[in-house]
Amino acid sequence: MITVEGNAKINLTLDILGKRPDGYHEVAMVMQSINLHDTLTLSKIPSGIELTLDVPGLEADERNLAWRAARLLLDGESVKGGVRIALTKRIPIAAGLAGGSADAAAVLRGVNALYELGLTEAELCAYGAKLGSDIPFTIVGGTMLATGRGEVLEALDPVPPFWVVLAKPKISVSTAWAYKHYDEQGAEQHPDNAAIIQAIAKRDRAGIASLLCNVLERVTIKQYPVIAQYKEWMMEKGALASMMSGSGPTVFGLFSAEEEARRAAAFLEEQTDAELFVCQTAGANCDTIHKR
Ligand SMILES: C[C@@](CO)(OP(=O)(O)O)[C@H](O)COP(=O)(O)OP(=O)(O)OC[C@H]1O[C@@H](n2ccc(N)nc2=O)[C@H](O)[C@@H]1O
Ligand SMILES: Nc1ncnc2c1ncn2[C@@H]1O[C@H](COP(=O)(O)OP(=O)(O)O)[C@@H](O)[C@H]1O
Repeated sequence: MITVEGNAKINLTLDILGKRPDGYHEVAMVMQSINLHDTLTLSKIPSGIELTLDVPGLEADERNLAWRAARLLLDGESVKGGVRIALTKRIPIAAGLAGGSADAAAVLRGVNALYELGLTEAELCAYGAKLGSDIPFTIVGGTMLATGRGEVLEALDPVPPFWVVLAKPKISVSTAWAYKHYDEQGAEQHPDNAAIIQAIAKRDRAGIASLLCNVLERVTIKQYPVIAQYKEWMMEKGALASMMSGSGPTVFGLFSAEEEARRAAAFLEEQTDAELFVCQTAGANCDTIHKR
């Protein structure tokens, strides 16, 4: 039996450079893992895929990214055997935190270990990219510049550690919807990725905080103005910076101290009906598989 944790992510930046012939958007984003995670327990079965889940509202069949990742890898590597997956979900769904991608990534890493397939991280990423643009990042984790449609990764220096407060309003945003509306609305301001990469290398927390920028934020805020209010509250309560993650609607705040982060989360919990999490930035995934 193998237990794998799939970490969520936040986007420190998200830029859209244009639309591609395949319908996807060319992006340039600084992605950061956080230690809010789903937990997946994998064990061998003679054949097929058995998935169990501990939350309502998510299918436990071939529509689930965890299931699809298992099928893809078992078939792709001609594995004689199947897998039972027990998924404990903590990452909110359709929240801009790549929860589904994190589950798929954990299954790819877990099946590779369970069946001793010996695939490299790059080979797992190639499988992951077939299922979703964010999956390669969730396989590798840490701090990365993601380009292409999000699947081309360049490792950056790890960020200096931050406490992260996540506020997920009771709204779900579809990624495809956000990109489509971006095409109609465009951006007022683009991130300066070169500058934030330099600030990360210098471990300059204030610099990093001042350079957060996500071109999808305006699109989602237009539809759900409450996101702007959440950002204001994060800042009032001492965040170094606050922004929407990915296509939203989750708002994150970066804090230097745990106490401040917990105070801000408690305030937002009182003021709103959002789901609140206090977590931390996380490093690369390499050693998060536990064998029993
Ligand atoms: C916006 C981001 C930022 O990290 O994250 P989320 O908000 O989903 O977490 C990602 O680009 C999301 O990646 P992911 O969720 O894996 O997207 P995919 O499954 O590959 O694509 C879903 C849909 O989003 C659109 N899409 C996605 C990625 C991209 N570079 N261009 C696109 O236009 C396409 O309409 C596609 O059909
Ligand atoms: N294991 C999974 N966890 C979450 N969502 C999943 C999963 N499998 C499939 N999905 C589908 O993927 C969509 C995007 O989910 P998610 O990855 O949580 O959001 P986001 O792309 O905003 O980060 C959901 O609407 C859901 O229907």
